Amino acid sequence: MTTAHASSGAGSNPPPESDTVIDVRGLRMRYRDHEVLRGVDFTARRGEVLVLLGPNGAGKTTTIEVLEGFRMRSAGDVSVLGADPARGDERWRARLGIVLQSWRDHGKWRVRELLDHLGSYYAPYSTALVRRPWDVDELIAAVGLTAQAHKRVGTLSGGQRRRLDVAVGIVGKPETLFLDEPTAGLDPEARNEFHGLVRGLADERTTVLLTTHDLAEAEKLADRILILAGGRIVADGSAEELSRQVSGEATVRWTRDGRPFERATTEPTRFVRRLFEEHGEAIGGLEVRRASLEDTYLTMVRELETGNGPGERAARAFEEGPR
Ligand SMILES: Nc1ncnc2c1ncn2[C@@H]1O[C@H](COP(=O)(O)OP(=O)(O)OP(=O)(O)O)[C@@H](O)[C@H]1O
Repeated sequence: MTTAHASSGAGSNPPPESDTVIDVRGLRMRYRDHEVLRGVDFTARRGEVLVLLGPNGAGKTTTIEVLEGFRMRSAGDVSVLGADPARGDERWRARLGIVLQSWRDHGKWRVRELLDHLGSYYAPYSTALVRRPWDVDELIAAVGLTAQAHKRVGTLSGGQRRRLDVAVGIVGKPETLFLDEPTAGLDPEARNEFHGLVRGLADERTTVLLTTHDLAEAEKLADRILILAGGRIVADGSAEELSRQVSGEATVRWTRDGRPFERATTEPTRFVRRLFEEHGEAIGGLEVRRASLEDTYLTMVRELETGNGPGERAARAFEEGPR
């Protein structure tokens, strides 16, 4: 195994000028003869929200576990908050927040007691900039568990349990937060509140890396979307950038004199300008639509699986292009 930033030492702070919080290069992971990750590359900056998408079994959890220091990689250079996760010490770990895919423990504890107890571990890692842990009642309110604060963990519903998982993940005011399918089982209101919570954390410069299978959620939350397929990151960008990679065309729809029209164009802005120059006020119901993230994702993954088509070409172009 090679290591990045070997001289920086586990638990050390990244250099002050460095805005890169996660740096992954050539990450490989093999389980016996099954090579799951075949050279994963990406970076994340402070305060960015990255959403990792990919089919079941693509290696998202594996990637996150390597970054958390829970799993030893087979090869590659990985740095999180300036340290190699394989050697991260307690001080380094205190700066991370982790929400695992499933976590079933502490059933007899009451919600507030548990968070208060777990939070106490972080107090020695308080700094002038980051006061740790999070105030327990504020935290409970932020995840929407005030009414359940004195209930036993074992009696919570699935969604309430997931909210608690998130609270456990952030009680130490992490600088980097890893969430593996955090919204699985949450109702739409809880999901929406969770999105607000993540954006709030990012506004306070927390870097967030999360996995989900909910593409609408990815589009809403992500500063950048990463698609992991075939053991590599095959796309990295905003939902709009990804959509452009798969199809350069947008669909423009409008009505004129009550009649509907539709046109596919690579230059929607110029086309719409011309439309108004020619027909002015007669144009109604204007709509410009690029491929949705769902269209883009399905096209990319399908074409990668079959090994042809523009999605495959886009992925290759991405791999070959400048980072
Ligand atoms: N401890 C392990 N030993 C052997 N194989 C494993 C182990 N953990 C994961 N795998 C295999 O590695 C592959 C990637 O698994 P991983 O859980 O990382 O995928 P994922 O993208 O998170 O999937 P999902 O979307 O279903 O959660 C799968 O084929 C899985 O069976």
